[in-house]
Amino acid sequence: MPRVALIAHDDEKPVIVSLAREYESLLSNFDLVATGTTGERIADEVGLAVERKESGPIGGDTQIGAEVVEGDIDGIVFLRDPLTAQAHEPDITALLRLCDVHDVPMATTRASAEYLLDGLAADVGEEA
Ligand SMILES: O=C(CO)COP(=O)(O)O
Repeated sequence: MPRVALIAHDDEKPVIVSLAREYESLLSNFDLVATGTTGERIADEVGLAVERKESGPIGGDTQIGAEVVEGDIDGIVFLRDPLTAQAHEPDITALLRLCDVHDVPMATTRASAEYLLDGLAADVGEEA
């Protein structure tokens, strides 16, 4: 079962909730992990089971980065707010970098997230 991380900055949380709702049946077959508040929103508003790390600003991105290093993450949807500076920008940059280093697919827009999730689901289908 693919392990997928879901992360969104505050302005993008409605987008990731709407994406999770649209992709609910597909995502219910994935092992989901999320930063704290994103995971809470998805669990509460969509009803999906999500493992929750700390909130991004206090280390959640870094916890997910550690899983990338361990080879545990198959894909990440990370909807960043492109218009607001984040206090934990170094953590965000580190997560992007680790995905580059370990060739983990990361989608940073809703449109690319749809391709990523469809692609992971197709991989599962081929393995079956
Ligand atoms: O800040 C984040 C990612 O950089 C997201 O954290 P939350 O999901 O806890 O809001």
